[in-house]
Amino acid sequence: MTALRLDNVTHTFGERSALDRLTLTVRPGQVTALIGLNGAGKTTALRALSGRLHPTDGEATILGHDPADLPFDVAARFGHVVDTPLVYPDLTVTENLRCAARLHGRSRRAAIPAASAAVDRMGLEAWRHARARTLSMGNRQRLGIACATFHRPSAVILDEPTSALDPQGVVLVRELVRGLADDGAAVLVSSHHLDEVARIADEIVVLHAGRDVGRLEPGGTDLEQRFFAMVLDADTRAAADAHTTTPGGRA
Ligand SMILES: Nc1ncnc2c1ncn2[C@@H]1O[C@H](COP(=O)(O)OP(=O)(O)OP(=O)(O)O)[C@@H](O)[C@H]1O
Repeated sequence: MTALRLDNVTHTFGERSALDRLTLTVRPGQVTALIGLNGAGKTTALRALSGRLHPTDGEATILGHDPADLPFDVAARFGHVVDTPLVYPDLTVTENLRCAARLHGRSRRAAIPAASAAVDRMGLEAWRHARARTLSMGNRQRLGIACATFHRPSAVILDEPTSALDPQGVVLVRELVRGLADDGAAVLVSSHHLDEVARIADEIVVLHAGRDVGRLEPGGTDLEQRFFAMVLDADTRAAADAHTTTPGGRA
């Protein structure tokens, strides 16, 4: 069963193509990483898959449903952080986590220890009474990820989950992501950090200029070199295609 799926998804912003016929599937228990240069289309793909953007063409599904119209019981099995962490700025760290617990069906009494455990799990002990709006970017990112994954969802989308994190936060998120997948979740993450994704991903999809240009073997060596070779090859092929389709460009 495919838990997360993009099927031939294309998206354009005016004249600008952001995604070009992208097809991607993530199965339960699998971590897939989307990597690519700035502007490659990673966030657009994750926004299309999380229902935050309606693609120009193609189809996205979460656990078999349209992301923009998830039935309640399916939405309850989905967690995501795309664009900005979804936290209430005027609530404290603990209050945000209790809120997440309550939204996912915990009783008022059960939410208290559950939130406290999440604070410890994400290394937020020193900030448990701080309002979310006063947190550093990295701590807000930790809190957003904790809230989005509080309910151990079956399908998870995280856009650059370690972008603002210190080395301790990177390790915490790595363990969280692997733990979710080991419990059977399908996880899709985007990142620029090849070494980091190599540690957590089962599959690495290289996106370039909105297109899937290949896969990198997470266990392989010279990941960076292979990434750049793939990108260069895609550019060379695109330039050759443009040459043959331009009037007067044919040999
Ligand atoms: N709201 C928007 N309006 C117009 N163009 C956009 C918009 N959002 C993204 N784009 C364009 O779509 C393309 C893909 O952007 P996207 O944000 O998906 O890339 P990305 O791979 O996530 O980049 P980064 O690594 O820098 O976050 C880029 O050319 C970008 O300029």
